[in-house]
Amino acid sequence: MTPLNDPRVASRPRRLLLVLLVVLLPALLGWGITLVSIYLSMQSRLEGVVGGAHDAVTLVFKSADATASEALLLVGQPCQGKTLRLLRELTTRALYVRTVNLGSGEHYYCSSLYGALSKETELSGYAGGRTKLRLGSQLTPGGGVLAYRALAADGSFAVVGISGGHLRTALRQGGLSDGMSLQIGDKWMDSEGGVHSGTPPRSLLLETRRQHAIYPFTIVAAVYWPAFLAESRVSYQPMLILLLLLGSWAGWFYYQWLQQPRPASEVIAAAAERQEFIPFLQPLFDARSGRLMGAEVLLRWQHPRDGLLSPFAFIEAVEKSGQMGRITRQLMQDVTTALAPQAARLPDGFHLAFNLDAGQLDDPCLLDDCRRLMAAFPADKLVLTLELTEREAFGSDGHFEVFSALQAQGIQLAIDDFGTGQSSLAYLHQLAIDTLKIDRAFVDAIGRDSLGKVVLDAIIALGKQLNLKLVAEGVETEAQRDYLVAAGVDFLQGYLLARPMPLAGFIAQLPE
Ligand SMILES: Nc1nc2c(ncn2[C@@H]2O[C@H](COP(=O)(O)O[C@H]3[C@@H](O)[C@H](n4cnc5c(=O)[nH]c(N)nc54)O[C@@H]3COP(=O)(O)O)[C@@H](O)[C@H]2O)c(=O)[nH]1
Repeated sequence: MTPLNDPRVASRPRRLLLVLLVVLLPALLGWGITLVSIYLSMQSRLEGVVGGAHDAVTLVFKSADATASEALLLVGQPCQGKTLRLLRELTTRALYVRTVNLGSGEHYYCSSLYGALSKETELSGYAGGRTKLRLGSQLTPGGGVLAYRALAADGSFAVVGISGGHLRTALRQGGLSDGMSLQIGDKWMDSEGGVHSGTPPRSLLLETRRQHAIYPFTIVAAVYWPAFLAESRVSYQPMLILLLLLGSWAGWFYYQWLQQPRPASEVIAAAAERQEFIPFLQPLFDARSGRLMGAEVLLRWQHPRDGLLSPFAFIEAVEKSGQMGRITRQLMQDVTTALAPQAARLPDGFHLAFNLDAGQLDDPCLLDDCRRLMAAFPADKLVLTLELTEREAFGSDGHFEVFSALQAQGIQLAIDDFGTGQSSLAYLHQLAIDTLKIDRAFVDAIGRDSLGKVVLDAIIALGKQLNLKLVAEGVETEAQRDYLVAAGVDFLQGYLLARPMPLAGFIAQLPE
């Protein structure tokens, strides 16, 4: 498993969390839509409910008002005989009215229920001087009572009592049982008929009020969260199962998709963006003197989870992704930044080699990238070499032009892994190649494989004939080194002499 085969989301808990979200998403959206639609429908329903309750309570007040006005005509007459009869007639005739009392000063003196009496009465607390809500009396335990008063100019009065049951029915007639209330003065009645001091609790969700233009009462219709959620639950339940099934189906597809590897080009672009591709340098030594003469820049992927990765694990995918140019540019910049300040510690004519794939020859920025790198070093300090593997298809007309332009800038060209491809030897001449890098397989043949050694000897002879510099790579033993030195190879590279190392390590071993 390489980073290129990683699922789109590498962490399993994260994958499961994402899938869970997808499973729940339709259900959550459905619930949200249900809440909004219930809110809107309740909002419009509330207007109607308030209007209905307002009209119904108005009827009660009208009846009380008419009865109290009629009763006021009887005030001052003795509470007996005809007066009492008329008073009782009023209570039976008038809709809603339960009792009518007559009084003057601070006392009732006549009651439709009890006849003549002398009972002190509370004169204050009448909203608009006319009406007030009272807690239930002995006759109406558990329910409130509405008192409606008509006043004569001399201070005498008639008070009509109306059972809270009528008000409760009026409040409930809109079909909204909770949240309806009737405010009169400093008291309010709930939809169960209970009377409370103060004002009904405010609702932050939905609330509508309607105050009567003439009578001193206000209808309040409010929707509170528990009722709202209960209603939404009832409407939503049938949909929930369907939406969960839909979500599970989508979640299954999403899980399959998350399991698939991300496209390699995407992974590589992200890694390049995070600057995870770094240069390693493998020193190159003069074969005869054994002195450090250069270095080959080799790509590594410093992966945050898998550590340092060799190009074999990803180079093919990088080349296919078309992002090799961008990555080589980054390598050139990193090497320049680290090495240019140390130029004085490098030998003159230091060979710095970068690998290129054939596709990069079409990159219009290549020449500028090389120029920029060379300009960062003092003149004659650096010999920049571009290594092209023989296996790559190059040699088109366009490539010849690129080679000429590069060489005009003093940039050298090397054929990498020479001997492993099947290209015509003619292009060595046509392309004015400077260096042949003998493939490791032939170096490995020294002392082991006589046929391989024959090819090695032939490559060395060819290089000398064509006046090319020869680099032997993969030198692992002293016997190989001695043979190559004796055969006249110019430069040696291999684990025997030095392994590829990070930039900092390479700089650390330079002479001061
Ligand atoms: N287009 C680009 N190709 C690149 C770049 N960087 C590297 N490469 C190519 O990837 C291949 C693998 O490279 P790597 O794993 O870095 O191997 C190099 C050396 O580590 C290895 N080597 C050197 N000495 C020895 C040795 O003594 N023994 C041994 N077994 N291996 C050794 O050889 C590789 C160098 O190869 P070469 O480039 O042919 O000189 C490889 O094909 C690289 O070319 C890049 O930036 N761009």
